[in-house]
Amino acid sequence: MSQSLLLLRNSSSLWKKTIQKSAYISSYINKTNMSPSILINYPVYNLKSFHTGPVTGSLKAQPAKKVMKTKYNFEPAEPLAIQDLNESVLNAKYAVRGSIPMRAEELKIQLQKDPKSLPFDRIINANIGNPQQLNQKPLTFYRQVLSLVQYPNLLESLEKSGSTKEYKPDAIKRARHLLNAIGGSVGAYSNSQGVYEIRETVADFITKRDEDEPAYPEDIFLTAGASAAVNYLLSTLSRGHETGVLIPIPQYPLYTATLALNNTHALPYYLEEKTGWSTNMVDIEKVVNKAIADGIKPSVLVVINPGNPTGAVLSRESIAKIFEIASKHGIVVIADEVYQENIFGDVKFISMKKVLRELQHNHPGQFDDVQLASLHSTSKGVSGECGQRGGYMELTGFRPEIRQVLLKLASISLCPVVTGQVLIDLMVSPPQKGDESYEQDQLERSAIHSELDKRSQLLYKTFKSLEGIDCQKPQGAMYLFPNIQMPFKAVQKAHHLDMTPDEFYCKSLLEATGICTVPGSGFGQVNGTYHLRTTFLAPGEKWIKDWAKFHKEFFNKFRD
Ligand SMILES: Cc1ncc(COP(=O)(O)O)c(C=O)c1O
Repeated sequence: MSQSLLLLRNSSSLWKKTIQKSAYISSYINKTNMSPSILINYPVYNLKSFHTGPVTGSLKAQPAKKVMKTKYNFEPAEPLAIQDLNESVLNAKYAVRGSIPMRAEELKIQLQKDPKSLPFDRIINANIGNPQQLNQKPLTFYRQVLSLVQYPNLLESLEKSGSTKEYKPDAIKRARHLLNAIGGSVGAYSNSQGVYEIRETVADFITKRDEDEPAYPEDIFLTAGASAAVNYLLSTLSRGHETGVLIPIPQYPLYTATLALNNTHALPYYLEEKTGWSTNMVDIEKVVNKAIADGIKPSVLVVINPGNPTGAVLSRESIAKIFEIASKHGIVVIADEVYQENIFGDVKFISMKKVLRELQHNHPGQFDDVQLASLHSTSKGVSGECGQRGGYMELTGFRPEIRQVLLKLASISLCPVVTGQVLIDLMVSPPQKGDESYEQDQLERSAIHSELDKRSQLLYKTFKSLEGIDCQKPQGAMYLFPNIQMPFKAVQKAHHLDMTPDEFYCKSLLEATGICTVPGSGFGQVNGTYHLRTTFLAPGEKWIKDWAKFHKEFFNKFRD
């Protein structure tokens, strides 16, 4: 007879009880007054081992005398140790939520308990591109449509009663269209590649964006944010130590972390800081050739455009050069274009897909076999809907059997979040001229965009005015990546504290001002240089002044 072990723990004591039959469990529940809800997730017939956390609410463990006792004569095994875990998971690093943000969380709790205990009254999370955490308002049209697809009863009653101040007719029509396309409920799984009609909307958007270079719904995979797409692509294209993936340095650490998870080499190519973090093709060729000489197949080249953390935007010529290398060596290109809407001044974003099509037109045969995966997301731009996990990838030039493998991988996760898919539809097809919501939507979009533009300039100018900081002019994305020429005494102090100098600066900044940033070492930087990444999403200007004051004091303290 199979025996099941039930462990009940409360704050004062621990009982181990043996349960021999499922029927026994019900009688046990009755006899002990134990809340059955605790067992809901553990079907009785499956119950092999069951362990609760501290007992809360109505669950009261009863005296041991009511339970059958069995004597066991084995030594209980110890719980897992860290070395029992998957080494690849242990090796993965993700600085955006690393030691400085963790310290910021501790300080946040301290402030809640004792608001006067620190020299500031709030934490400013400049460590992550998470606009709505920093009070960016969601776009009204998005939330109107989302609320209606979430609650079809409201949609039906609005369809009967007509539009209201809150819901304009185009929001109602759009919600009905999407709900029909989805099949009636956002609570149901969709197709693993994403709802076909939404993929059609995405394809139309790409076609327009790329000046009539056609895109097709069959090439679009809707994903749970761009991160899921990166995951699918790198898991599929990595063959362990046989393969390498070219990544820009500095880079968004999702890439190095995913490569670590897949046990695959990261092949860094360095962006050139002094030329505005430009991409150096000679360096890329060298990295490719060295990898081949070392017996590593360079299988993928990652391009982040606009760059995170650099904010640099690639020119058409640079993109063309990247495809030259990709075509010559059969390297898949991942174009991470999640910041394509975050462009400042007179800079223009050109998609990699568009340049690839131009090359294919102009040089028949030379670029036909280039494989490109382009990514986009609802997390950035003026949408800022990071928590809703909307994204897509467009595949160009992949053989059908490879797309099938990617589809299989996507289907293991069943489907991308359906409300995230709805948001993708809204992002790529916002209200148009003549639609009732158009004007308000445009006002909201341009307010967010110009506010970000203004603040990026203010932060940039502040950095440029400070001793020992150099910073490239922001062209796009949501970040600045200033170079801090750390005074020697500060470097020594950091080493004494067993920190990297950039980590020491970020920690000192956090503890003096509440501004949470990420040390450049989390993104990669040339040895001996020190950077940090900050977003310019936090509203207001006071935090920028606080930073300048901190920086002057830091340099006064450690100046050589
Ligand atoms: C360059 C880049 N790619 C991908 C992502 C992940 O975006 P998502 O929220 O869509 O997964 C981010 C997030 O900050 C990013 O900066």
